[in-house]
Amino acid sequence: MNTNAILEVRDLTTTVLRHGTERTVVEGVTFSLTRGRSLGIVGESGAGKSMLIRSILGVHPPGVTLRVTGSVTLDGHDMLALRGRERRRALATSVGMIHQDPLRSLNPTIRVGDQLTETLAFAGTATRRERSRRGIELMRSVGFRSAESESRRYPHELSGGQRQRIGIGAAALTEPALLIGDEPTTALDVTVQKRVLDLLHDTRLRTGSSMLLVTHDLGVAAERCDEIIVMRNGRIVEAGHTSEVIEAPQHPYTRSLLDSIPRLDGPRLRRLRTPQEGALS
Ligand SMILES: Nc1ncnc2c1ncn2[C@@H]1O[C@H](COP(=O)(O)OP(=O)(O)OP(=O)(O)O)[C@@H](O)[C@H]1O
Repeated sequence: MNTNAILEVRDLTTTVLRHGTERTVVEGVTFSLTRGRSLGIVGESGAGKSMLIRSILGVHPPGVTLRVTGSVTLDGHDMLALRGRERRRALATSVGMIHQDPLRSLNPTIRVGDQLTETLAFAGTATRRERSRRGIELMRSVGFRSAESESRRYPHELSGGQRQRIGIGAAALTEPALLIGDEPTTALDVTVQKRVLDLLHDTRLRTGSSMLLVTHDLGVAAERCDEIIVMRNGRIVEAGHTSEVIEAPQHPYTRSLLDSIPRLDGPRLRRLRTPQEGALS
């Protein structure tokens, strides 16, 4: 047992129950994430990454019942035992979630600055005036130079990259112990992707949060995470420190993912840089 774990998942198995049928989508998944560290969950579409995150958080897809067994300890909470309000409270204090497209989690009819301050109101951490000041300050901290005027825009008036900046700012607002990025840059151009990942890294340094980064892109996980697990068909096929997984992949599936990382400089580099080597700077 990892006594300094922010997240400990043991033998997690998730079965989708639907129209009288059962289908196992996550099987026997075990891993732990040490406080302050980052873990990439990598795998192709359908590997079970989203179902794993849903199972950890206890957030089931609409119209679908999930049977989740095993154990999940998140920031000291026994997540599979928590229900309703208790679970929502645990999530609100311990987890900041960044979705692929924050438009889905932003209210289209509310100005972005107000949405950020709403989150603060929900967390009950500040007066209205203080919230407004912090909202603008926060927009500045995630790269909005004209934060005062930009805070009055609606979500659809922002670019994908700007919206993701708001998404990161909102997720980090209460300085949660764990930030979870579910394909946070998949919808973005490569240059914007880099800036958003840099911001995520800086935010993590500022808040001291640990990070789970879900991505189909092994290259992104290799550059941004301390550790990696590779999933296929609901199971973990490879897990380890980033340098081990990249330099000496044990599973043929990991090798095929490595080989498919596009390179501008011809043949695949012998190895990718790891965070410890300054790839994040
Ligand atoms: N709402 C749902 N109802 C029933 N089965 C689902 C549902 N969502 C996903 N599944 C199934 O669960 C399995 C794992 O899917 P999951 O969405 O977790 O994969 P993923 O790795 O997150 O893929 P992607 O990157 O495409 O999101 C797949 O076989 C998928 O068909």
